[in-house]
Amino acid sequence: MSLPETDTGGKRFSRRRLFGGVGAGAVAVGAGVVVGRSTAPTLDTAAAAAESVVPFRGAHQSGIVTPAQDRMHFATFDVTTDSRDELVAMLKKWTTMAERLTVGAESVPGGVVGGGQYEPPGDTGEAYGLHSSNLTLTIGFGPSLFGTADNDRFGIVDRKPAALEELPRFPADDLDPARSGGDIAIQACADDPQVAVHAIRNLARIAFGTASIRWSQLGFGRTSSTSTTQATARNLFGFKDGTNNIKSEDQPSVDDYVWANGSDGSDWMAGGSYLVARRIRMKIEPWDRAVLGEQERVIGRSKATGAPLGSAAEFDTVDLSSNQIEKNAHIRLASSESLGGIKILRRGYNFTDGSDGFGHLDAGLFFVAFCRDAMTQFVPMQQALARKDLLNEYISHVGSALFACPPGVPDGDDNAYWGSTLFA
Ligand SMILES: C=CC1=C(C)c2cc3[nH]c(cc4nc(cc5[nH]c(cc1n2)c(C)c5CCC(=O)O)C(CCC(=O)O)=C4C)c(C)c3C=C
Ligand SMILES: [Fe+2]
Repeated sequence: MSLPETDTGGKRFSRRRLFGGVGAGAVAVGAGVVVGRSTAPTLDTAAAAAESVVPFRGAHQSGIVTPAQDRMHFATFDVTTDSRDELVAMLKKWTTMAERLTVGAESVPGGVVGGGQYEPPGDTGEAYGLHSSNLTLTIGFGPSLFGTADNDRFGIVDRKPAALEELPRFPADDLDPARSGGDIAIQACADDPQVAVHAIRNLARIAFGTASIRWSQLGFGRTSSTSTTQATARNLFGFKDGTNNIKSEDQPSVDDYVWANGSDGSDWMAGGSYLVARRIRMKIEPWDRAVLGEQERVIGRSKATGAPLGSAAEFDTVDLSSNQIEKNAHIRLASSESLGGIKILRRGYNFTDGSDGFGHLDAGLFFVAFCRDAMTQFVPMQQALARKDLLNEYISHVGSALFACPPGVPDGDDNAYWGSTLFA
């Protein structure tokens, strides 16, 4: 693998290796400075450090079937240049930086203090000495990046996949344009929020003059498990969420429902996936006043165990012939059985962004799903839910976006970069 190199004698250093001799509970930052952090893992052993790196390169981008980390910082960008060369140059710089960040290196060699007293530091510094914390960085291209026949600013209008149409407006959508869309998205997931925020901040910083942040969202407490090795976490309604999700170990389902392939119509997307993001506000206060029976009736599962109503255990097969699961219960309407076999990979996070000025929490689910084709998977699923889901009384979709996430940057190919299959 082409690891990023520092400017220290051509040796390969990660941020962790640089500080590998520091004992548990403390991290050396620069000459003579030692700080402790309670929220991040400590630099105790090289083995622990190695375990916290998710490979950046591969056939597919990481951050999709990667076991969902605990935190997310998601940002979308508007491209502010009309120059294809400038856009490609930025994607190349982003790729190099992203690969460095995922191994825990500074965003540029010597970035924090190595530039000396008379330069703004090349790395903002807040992750200096922290683990990479399973950081994954996943890029996606929105429909607007591809332009139109009248304004084909990057010469890619003919390469826009049919699966990348703007999402339709669904019943009861209450979308805020300032929290929707974007030419490019970057999803940063990590087990330390500071690592995820640092990554987005530094990527945004080097995009100056080429792209600027349109909107961003912080997420905590994954609301989906994407691996059988993970326990099911709970969403802000207190229910286990992700029980019946596609799991990365289920290779046939991942191939059928997550990865696009060449025969789907866009060669450059083979090995990629489509990311749907929906900021879903949860009406916490009315929900908290609803009795337990109503809450379970809405979802169709037991709040305590996550078992389908009428069954004993969380992973029991959902029996939709049982009249214990209401006609319009969430899990009935969203099930592949009710939708002619459709499935999606869910990878969302909880959010709370303070309160709304009317005494209500601005909280909810930042819903993220990956699909092989959002038009034939997410869209019919959301259409069914938007029309009839009992959950609709308690939620409101306030942000929306769709992105085509290209395949991964292949191992050993120094010319490849984020999106190189699109701009080839
Ligand atoms: C369009 C897709 C979906 C949206 C939007 C969505 C929003 C949403 N979901 C919950 C809580 C739960 N969802 C659960 C299951 C579930 N949800 C979807 C899809 C969407 N959810 C699917 C495909 C499934 C699986 C259905 C099945 O086959 O059984 C569950 C149950 C546990 C689980 O299986 O994950 C909960 C709980 C909320 C709160 C929400 C919006 C805020
Ligand atoms: Fe759901």
